[in-house]
Amino acid sequence: MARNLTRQLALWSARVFAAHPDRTEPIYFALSGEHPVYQENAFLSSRRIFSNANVYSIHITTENRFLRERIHSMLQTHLLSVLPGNCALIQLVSFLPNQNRSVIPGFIVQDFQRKEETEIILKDMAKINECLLCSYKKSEGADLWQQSIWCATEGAEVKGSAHYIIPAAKPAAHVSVLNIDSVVFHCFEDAYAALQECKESIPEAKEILHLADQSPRHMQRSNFPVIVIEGLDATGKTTLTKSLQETLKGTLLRSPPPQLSHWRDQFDSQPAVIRRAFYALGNYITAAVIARESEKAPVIVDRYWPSTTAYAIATEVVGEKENLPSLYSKVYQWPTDLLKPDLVVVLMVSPEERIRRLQERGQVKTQEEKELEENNLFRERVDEVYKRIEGSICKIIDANCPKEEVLQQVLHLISQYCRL
Ligand SMILES: Nc1ncnc2c1ncn2[C@@H]1O[C@H](COP(=O)(O)OP(=O)(O)O)[C@@H](O)[C@H]1O
Ligand SMILES: Cc1cn([C@H]2C[C@H](O)[C@@H](COP(=O)(O)OP(=O)(O)O)O2)c(=O)[nH]c1=O
Repeated sequence: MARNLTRQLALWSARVFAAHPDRTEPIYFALSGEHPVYQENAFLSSRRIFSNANVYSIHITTENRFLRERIHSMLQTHLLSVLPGNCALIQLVSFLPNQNRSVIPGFIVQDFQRKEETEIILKDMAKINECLLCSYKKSEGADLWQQSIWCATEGAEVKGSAHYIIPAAKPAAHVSVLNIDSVVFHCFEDAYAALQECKESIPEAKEILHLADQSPRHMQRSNFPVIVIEGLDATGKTTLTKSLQETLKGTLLRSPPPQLSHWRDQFDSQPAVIRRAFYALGNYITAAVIARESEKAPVIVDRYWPSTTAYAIATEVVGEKENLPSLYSKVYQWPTDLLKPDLVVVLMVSPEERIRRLQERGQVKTQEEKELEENNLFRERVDEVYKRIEGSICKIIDANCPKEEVLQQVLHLISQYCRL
């Protein structure tokens, strides 16, 4: 049996499972080797999943983060097309409470017609993708269910794996937070390793790794100040950075740097771990240019590490900003091996003003309008991460005012925090 699978099975019964049958709160359940005491109310939610159907779950156990996301999205498309009618697919994640990187994604399959072919399809699919398949059986008499594990690589049921399903409490930290280390990189080596994991399937990754290899490392800013401008789209970064460049007679840079621009669409459509590693390495490549340019003139940078972190976290975490990693989490700390600017200015505008500016640019997408509510939450999460990064070098300003006023506010901050 593969080593990672043996390890995961050893801890399997300690896992908590979160099923998302619809857009409401997930249903949490856990496993017990002992016959539980049945209480109707406590078991109501698991009845929603397990009664009236043959139920299976499929778990993507590979430890390669890139493959895990790829298999997950591929399985979803494939299952929806090959499973017999009257089957329902429910998103499922399992995790070890409070253990980072313990999240295993997967699905629950409910077969309301109880067809034999469903099990055959699932067993084949689990075998091809080296996934773990579980089946759920009702125990005699009571409204209790048992989970048994089918190990595809072994082609057999794992002996002694049957466990009762018991209700579990909602975890203190949101599940998505347990996976945050996969998308927020704390050093160059972590981001580099993530791209290496996928270089055989995505040849462009080799080119990014090559560019990163060629960039000098551990660079420091030089004589002139380095000022980073941050904020959501349409908050006025381009407008402000141009004015600053003119006023300070500075050099304007952006992250990702121009030599990565033509790969951006390609990496934006990859699994999150790869997309975020691309942006993270982009920062290290930009850092080398910042160091060089700050020998000659002030440097203004349009987006940098705070964007990488804010967008990675806000995309990974779902729902309210309360679900974000806690205030004191390491994810909000500047990586010690990445050039730090003198000042980061985050532009914040009200949602109404931002929409007005987007409309002026002709950029409020129909899809965006349709998902306005989720977009509002996303915007709130991005701004909240910026606030949590805020500290000695990171300042938030109200950018709802006219362009000239925004510029004056920022020049004032520069005079306070930078040596010109
Ligand atoms: N302070 C401001 N007040 C009003 N409109 C602004 C202001 N700053 C920028 N804009 C306008 O808002 C739009 C988005 O600005 P832009 O600088 O392109 O934002 P970003 O680079 O953050 O996406 C542009 O049409 C710009 O002219
Ligand atoms: C720099 C950066 C941008 N992004 C996202 C933020 C934006 O939604 C998107 C486009 O950024 P950008 O090209 O800077 O657009 P704009 O000038 O309109 O702000 O890319 C990341 O997700 N991570 C990053 O590290």
